Amino acid sequence: MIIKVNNLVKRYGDLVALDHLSLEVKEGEVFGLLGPNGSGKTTAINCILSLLKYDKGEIEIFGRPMAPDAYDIKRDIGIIMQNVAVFDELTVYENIDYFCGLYVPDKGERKKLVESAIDFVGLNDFRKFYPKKLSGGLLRRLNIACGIAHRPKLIILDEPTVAVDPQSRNKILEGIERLNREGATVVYTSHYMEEVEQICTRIMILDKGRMIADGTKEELKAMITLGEKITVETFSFSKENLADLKKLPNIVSAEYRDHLLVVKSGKGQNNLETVLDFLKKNGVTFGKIYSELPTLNDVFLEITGKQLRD
Ligand SMILES: Nc1ncnc2c1ncn2[C@@H]1O[C@H](COP(=O)(O)OP(=O)(O)OP(=O)(O)O)[C@@H](O)[C@H]1O
Repeated sequence: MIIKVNNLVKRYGDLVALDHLSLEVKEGEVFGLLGPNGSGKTTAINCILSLLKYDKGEIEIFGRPMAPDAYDIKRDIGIIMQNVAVFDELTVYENIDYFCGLYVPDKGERKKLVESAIDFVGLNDFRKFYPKKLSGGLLRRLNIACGIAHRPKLIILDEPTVAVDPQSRNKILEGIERLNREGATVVYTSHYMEEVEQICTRIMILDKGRMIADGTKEELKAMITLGEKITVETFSFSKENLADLKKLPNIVSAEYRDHLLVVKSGKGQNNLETVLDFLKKNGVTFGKIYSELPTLNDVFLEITGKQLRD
């Protein structure tokens, strides 16, 4: 096991930021911690890394107890936190070299690692730039290069794509997948469900410091009753139509607003057919019609009654 957290409790005064949180991250996983702002993701990461004291619980990394002075464990971890932490007076190259040098004293070996990290995040054209001259996205990439240059076994990234342009965002996500393919275990926190779905092999959903679900994206979606959301653009749908539609088999809910009929169906094969048949039989004319599978937001909504994003 790469990370094992057992019954972690963290309070800030009266606020319980982590409420008996337990989690395990296995070797080779890209483990996603997904939750809305304030759900406790950063607090969990800071406790796991012993950067923050906690009230209760046990944390092991690489099978050993984690502690603030566990330098042998920390050497094998790459940390990329939300706030970019680089030196303004050092260039891109010098920054990466500095952080890599904390773990790799040999200059020759370090040169290769720094070059490879620069290449990895695509900062070749910017190696002599000072951080102040970099855009937000490039700065994030520099932050990542500083965290991964020493080739850690475990890489922890806390919301690395917040306020990042789409090009840098894709580069970052592709990079994480590549690091994982090359052998690193990854922990990734985000409140963007699309990112977590794209790169994570297992996802834990947090709300108010508590785990509300844990599994692969397929397992999480299988936990809820919603199987399919069908949207129909129509200008003529009466209250009677809506009441009749709701009586059909496997319909979880139906709403008609602003010329859009939204039908939520349970799991099953023939939901779209059922809705189409109904529209035809009742002489309802319609424009676009499309069906969507549940998202992780639907999982969050069904379990907590709230949207993942405010
Ligand atoms: N130093 C602190 N003192 C008091 N309360 C705090 C402190 N840090 C965080 N909190 C509170 O603890 C809860 C969890 O915050 P945390 O930053 O861990 O959440 P998060 O999921 O990482 O959110 P975000 O995505 O906004 O960073 C929130 O209610 C937050 O307001």
